[in-house]
Amino acid sequence: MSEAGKKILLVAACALLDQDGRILLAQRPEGKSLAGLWEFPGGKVEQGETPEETLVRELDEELGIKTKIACLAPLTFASHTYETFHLLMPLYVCRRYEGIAHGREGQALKWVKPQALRDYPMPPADEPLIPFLQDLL
Ligand SMILES: Nc1nc2c([nH]c(=O)n2[C@@H]2O[C@H](COP(=O)(O)OP(=O)(O)OP(=O)(O)O)[C@@H](O)[C@H]2O)c(=O)[nH]1
Repeated sequence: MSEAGKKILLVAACALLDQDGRILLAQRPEGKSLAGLWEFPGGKVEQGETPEETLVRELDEELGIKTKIACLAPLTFASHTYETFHLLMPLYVCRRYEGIAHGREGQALKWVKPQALRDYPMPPADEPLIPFLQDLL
C-alpha cells in the first residue's frame, strides 16, 4: 500500500497538439470531482488495457478523435497524492490524429498556447507537467 494506505489510480492523459503547437484542454463538468478545472483528455486505465489503449479509446469517446498507439509519444508523468487515492498519470503527446475535437460529453474545450497554460486552473497533479510542455513546444 502507498502512503497512508491509499490506492494507486492509473490514469492516462494526452496533450493533443494542433498545427500551431497549441494544446487541447478540457474542462471538468459540474457534478464531477475537481469540477471547472481544465485537464488533459484521458481517463482511468481499465482492467486489461495498456495506457496507450486507454488513450486511443478515450480520445474517441470524449472528443471524436481517431488516433493510433504509434502516434502517442510519452512525455512525462504526474505522481500526486489526493485525499482518497494516489494518482499516477503518464502524459503522452499526440500530433497525428484524424477528426476535429468536439466535447462529446458536453465538456468545454480550449486550444491553448503553451505559454498560456497557467491561465487555466488545472488539478494540482497537473501543475508540474506544464514546464515539460513549455520546453517541448
Ligand atoms: N483525464 C485527466 N484526469 C486527471 C487529470 N489530472 C488529474 O488529477 N486527473 C484525475 O484523474 C482521474 C481521472 O478520472 P476520469 O476522468 O477517468 O474519471 P472521472 O472524472 O469520471 O472520475 P471521478 O469523477 O471519479 O473523479 C480523476 O480523479 C481526475 O481528477 C488530467 O489532466 N486529465
